[in-house]
Amino acid sequence: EKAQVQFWHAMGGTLGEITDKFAADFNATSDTCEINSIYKGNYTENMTAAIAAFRAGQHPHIVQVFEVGTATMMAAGDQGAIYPVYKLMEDAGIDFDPSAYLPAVISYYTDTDNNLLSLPFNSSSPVLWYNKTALDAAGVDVPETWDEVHAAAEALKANGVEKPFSFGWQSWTQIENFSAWHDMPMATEENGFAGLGTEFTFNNEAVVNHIQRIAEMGQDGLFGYGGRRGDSRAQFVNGETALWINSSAYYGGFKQDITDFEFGQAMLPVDTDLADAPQNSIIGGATLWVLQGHEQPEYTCAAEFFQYVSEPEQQAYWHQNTGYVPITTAAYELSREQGFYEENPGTDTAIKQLSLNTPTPASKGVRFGNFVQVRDVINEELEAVWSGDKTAREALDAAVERGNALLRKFENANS
Ligand SMILES: O=P(O)(O)OC[C@H](O)CO
Repeated sequence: EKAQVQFWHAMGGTLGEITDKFAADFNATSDTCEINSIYKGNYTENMTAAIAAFRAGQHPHIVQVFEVGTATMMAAGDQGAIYPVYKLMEDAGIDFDPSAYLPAVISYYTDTDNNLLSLPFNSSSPVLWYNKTALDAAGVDVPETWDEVHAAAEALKANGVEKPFSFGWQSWTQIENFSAWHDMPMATEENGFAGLGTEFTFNNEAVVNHIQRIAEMGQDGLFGYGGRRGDSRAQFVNGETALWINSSAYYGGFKQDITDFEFGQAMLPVDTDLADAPQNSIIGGATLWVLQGHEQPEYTCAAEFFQYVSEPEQQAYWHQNTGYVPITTAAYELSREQGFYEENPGTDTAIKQLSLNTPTPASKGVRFGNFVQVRDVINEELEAVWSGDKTAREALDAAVERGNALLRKFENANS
């Protein structure tokens, strides 16, 4: 009988189809092992389900966790709940070379000894999605600065585009990446990488001004808020919105769903009051964590599956069909050799942004305890700005205060 491995993921639509295909293709190559790929809802739902299942002793072997949950999973690892990936591979006798992975990706998921804890699978970065047809009709170029975003939104509005500008995952795109892109920390202690004592500082003038500018665009009908995750995707697909900042991983779905206009992706806009040129963006998406408490043959199976999905062929396929970045240098090279970027201009935007400059302490990423809850707080406070109930200053001060309380709670529980 084959070793059975449960793999809980949060990939819906096109992404889910490819994830399930990987499991099926891998299963077809193995006489000893079977991966059961199961969709468990969005990132938060999947993570919550896995934690509840762990408490009940009914947990899967592999769980996909978004980057926001990294500190929480690491803390769970300190309590013995996690089987670190470097150890999993070692115990399964699989030669695993972390240097094959892109530094911008892997540095997010290593411990202080540089050991890889979870497997990078779907890493993304936010990009500026644009409706080329609508921009051409309004007579404007793809904006490169925030002033140009504003001007383009005005031109689009005048040309009948209802909510010219929008975005999703607002903490990730408008605070975390906005800060990294301009080489500004959003918290002390190297954005949490250097210690649990980290405190948020994203109520600084630069971020306050940025959020206030978007609020004013909203009042002028230039920005239309559409929800916390990917909810505003529909606005872009149906043409109501022509400039949309969200994950590079919308590419696969857009290719299928957008038929009546030309779309593209470009680098995130720069705030020229803060920097002449961008620093680098930071990743999002998710990694695969392995949970303790199962049998060795099943773990060997999980390790073989990890090896399989990391191979250049699978990685290049995943990257080219989803918009997630290639997580290994070999997959990036393969995509280049295959002529993918030449044939599909803009599809290397996320990876170029991530590797634009050597990451600094302010731009290498963020690692915060209780960050799933902190993201909810930030969402609530920003929504109060978009609805006109709070100024950017009031909302960001409140978000920092409430966020810091959650950080202290995490620090106390884990030190
Ligand atoms: O849509 P994804 O998978 O790129 O994830 C976006 C954000 O990073 C989630 O926190």
